[in-house]
Amino acid sequence: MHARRRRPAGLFRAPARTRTTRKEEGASPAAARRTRTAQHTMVAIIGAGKMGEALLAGLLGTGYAPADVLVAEPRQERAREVAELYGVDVVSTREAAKRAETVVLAIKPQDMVNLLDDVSGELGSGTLVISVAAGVTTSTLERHITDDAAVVRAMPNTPALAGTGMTAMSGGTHTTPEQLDRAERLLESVGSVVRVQERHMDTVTALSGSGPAYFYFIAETMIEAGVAMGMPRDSARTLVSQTITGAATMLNEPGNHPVVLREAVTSPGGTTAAALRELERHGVRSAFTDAIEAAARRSGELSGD
Ligand SMILES: NC(=O)C1=CN([C@@H]2O[C@H](COP(=O)(O)OP(=O)(O)OC[C@H]3O[C@@H](n4cnc5c(N)ncnc54)[C@H](O)[C@@H]3O)[C@@H](O)[C@H]2O)C=CC1
Ligand SMILES: O=C(O)[C@@H]1CCC=N1
Repeated sequence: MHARRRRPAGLFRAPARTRTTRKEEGASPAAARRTRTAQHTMVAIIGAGKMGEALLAGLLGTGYAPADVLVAEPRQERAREVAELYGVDVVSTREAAKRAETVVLAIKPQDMVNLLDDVSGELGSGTLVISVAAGVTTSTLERHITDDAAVVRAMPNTPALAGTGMTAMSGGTHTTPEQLDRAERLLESVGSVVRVQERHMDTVTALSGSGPAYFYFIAETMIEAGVAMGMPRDSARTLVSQTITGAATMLNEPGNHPVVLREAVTSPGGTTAAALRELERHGVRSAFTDAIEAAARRSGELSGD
């Protein structure tokens, strides 16, 4: 994949379609910035960190024009980087809250209450507020906007950047079915969406929100094991990442169950059985269970309630 513009200092590489579309269409960056699409309402992303960028890149890669999206980001260097890379306008947090019909809050949970208290006066009465912050409940959002605010608590994950995200969402007390549909459509532009009861959102956060990190951790460990046994790093990386992709594809087939899939790999007296015995001996299963419970507990602590 070749970048035409400077790559951001952040972790992510935007999909090629996001970066090149405007130039390939022959539009000047300024013209592209002014041209809004007919089907999308104005979206503001407040907080252009890792998740904000993943959502921004995902939206732009799936039909949103730069003119449909405003970004608010107080770190100046980061704001410049995002404006340059994606062609979006970066404005103040209050201006973003005022101008957008849908406001996505992608700041740290610990900063949420201060931010809401700062922008609540700018939000229009019909504005839909979607928070992706871990733990922060819809009741916290409502309390710090207005009691009848339309809010959605969503938990995406970073593969949103590549359009393969997994998001779970639940609405607040006053969110209408149309507003839930609007939130779902927006989040669907960066991957799959499920609606869940809010009482499950801490578990969602521990499973799919933090989940990519667990797989990267496993990938890193497997690659290093291959390198330790003499395999060139690039080859080990290719083997491991395609194995994860292949396993995910199999798991996604309807009717396939992880236990059955694992048994199919485990030949009697063979290599997989030897490996799995070591994983069980080291308590990897209970380590994962404890880790996921810890993540859910931490999400609960960040509620703001
Ligand atoms: N990183 C991930 O995989 C996921 C993160 N989340 C949630 O997304 C939120 C952001 O997380 P990250 O992107 O990882 O953190 P981050 O620290 O990379 O990004 C937060 C961004 O918000 C900006 N910010 C702070 N105050 C602001 C304000 N008043 N107005 C506008 N921008 C402001 C910061 O400068 C920073 O760029 C968190 O609430 C997290 O729980 C949710 C799902 C997955
Ligand atoms: O680590 C975190 O708190 C965020 C929420 C889910 C993934 N990253």
